[in-house]
Amino acid sequence: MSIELLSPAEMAQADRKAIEAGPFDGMGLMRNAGAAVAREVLRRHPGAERVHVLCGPGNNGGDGYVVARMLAESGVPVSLWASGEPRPDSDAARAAGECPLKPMPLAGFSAQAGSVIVDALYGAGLSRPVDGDCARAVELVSALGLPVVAIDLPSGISGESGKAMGPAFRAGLTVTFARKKPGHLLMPGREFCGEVALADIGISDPIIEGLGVQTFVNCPELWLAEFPVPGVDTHKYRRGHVCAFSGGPASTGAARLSALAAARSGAGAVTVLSPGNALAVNAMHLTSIMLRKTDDRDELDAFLADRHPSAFVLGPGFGVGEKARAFAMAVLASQAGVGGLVLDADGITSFREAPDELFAAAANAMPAFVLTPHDGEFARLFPDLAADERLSKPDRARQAAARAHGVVIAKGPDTVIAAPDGRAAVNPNGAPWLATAGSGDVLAGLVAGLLAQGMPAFEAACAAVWMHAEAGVRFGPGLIAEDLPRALVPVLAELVAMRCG
Ligand SMILES: NC(=O)C1=CN([C@@H]2O[C@H](COP(=O)(O)OP(=O)(O)OC[C@H]3O[C@@H](n4cnc5c(N)ncnc54)[C@H](OP(=O)(O)O)[C@@H]3O)[C@@H](O)[C@H]2O)[C@@H](O)CC1
Ligand SMILES: [K+]
Repeated sequence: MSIELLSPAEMAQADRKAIEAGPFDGMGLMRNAGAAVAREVLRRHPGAERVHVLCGPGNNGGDGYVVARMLAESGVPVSLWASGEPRPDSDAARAAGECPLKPMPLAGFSAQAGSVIVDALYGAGLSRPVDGDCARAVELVSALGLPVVAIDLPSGISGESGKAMGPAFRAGLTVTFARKKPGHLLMPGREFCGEVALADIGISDPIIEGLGVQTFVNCPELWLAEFPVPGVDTHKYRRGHVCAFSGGPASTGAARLSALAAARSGAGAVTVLSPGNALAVNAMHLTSIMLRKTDDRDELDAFLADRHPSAFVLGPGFGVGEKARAFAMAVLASQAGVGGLVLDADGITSFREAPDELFAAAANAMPAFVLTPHDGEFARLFPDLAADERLSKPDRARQAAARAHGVVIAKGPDTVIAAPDGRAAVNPNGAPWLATAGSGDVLAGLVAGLLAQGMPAFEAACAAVWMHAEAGVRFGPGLIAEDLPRALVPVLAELVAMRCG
């Protein structure tokens, strides 16, 4: 698998293990890294009038010296600038020694239109905000609008969290090594990196596999093996029965969007559970989806005992308050074989005063529990984690999942899915078109649909997030939530083909 996301510490460990295992020593890895970057610069910018290579004092700078040497050997006009001397006897110092160009002090950096910048100031070792000469270089390059190729990471962007630590280069291309880092996918890092190219520098797959990495790119490889494909002998209830709780007469649409998405995901049967006073409104808009009056706990319990549903969506358009809390607790307490509860929107907000009550119920529950908060909802349930600026988004979601005893889908342009066991996945294919009313209701329904078909909760959440984003990206401008269930069809068809192929 090449879907692991390595933290800077894990990457340093991979470097060490690769050096121990051979055949490359640190210098060999650095030469491979520099060669990969030089190749990309030549390929992408064949007409560059001059390449300015900006080197920092660490190994990122070391890669830069290799790039400068190789480009100069290829006949490219190169200017070399350094922010400081590499540590004596380091690989970076050796790379500088092999480079025939004499670096100029970064304090005097200037460049002209037609030039390309190679950013080798800081990579995995960024330890504080970029300032001084480096910050001035970032400003100048940005003012001139010069194309930037970043080595490993754009200087100023944290590889761990994707946060911009002060000024940062905006790269058109970032060349990274062995595996991507979380900062390549997390915002705003994803935007600062531009396209990310992955280069093999001689760190083998078994070395990465031995690291015990817990953070992944959310892509089909992560969950396809668990993706439900019905057998030929199935019947509708074996494909799972999803229920979506509807709000009152003026807010029924959200539950129907969830219901429709659950149906599209492959659930065999879907029921909207509606207050009596909203039955008529719901009935007017439902065809294949069933409808049942559910006004109170007794009616819900009767339904549970009577129909043995497999998964629930609670929250979209439901209203905040005691009824949401009671219904969520009833589903979590159910011993009737319910496979999962997806708590979204108003369902989440209803527990703002008493999140621990909810988490305690989830800890003892048979149904899998999935929470789908956007940032505001996340802060209502986990105010301390939301306020902790030191946490990356995956670490925040991981801690929330452990506390909630459920899978957390922390939504946003860089949605993160985390499980109580510490696994986290960062979604790479989010698109601005998905930021539209009702989009979250569709996502909640999709998760429930996959849970109902027996997919484990973390994998179901990851698959739903990816499919939702993929459908949105393919549809593109003009997308409204009503389009999403239909837009899922070609995505589903491809997944089923991949799964069966
Ligand atoms: N064999 C290997 O390991 C391989 C590694 N590879 C490459 O190495 C890179 C990682 O190298 P690295 O660990 O030396 O870190 P790097 O990013 O160069 O920075 C560290 C230096 O910068 C300094 N510094 C940090 N922030 C600063 C700031 N804001 N302002 C000023 N100074 C700042 C920091 O100072 P300190 O924090 O120690 O005070 C230290 O001196 C990695 O990204 C990849 O490109 C590849 O060649 C493959 C083989
Ligand atoms: K860099």
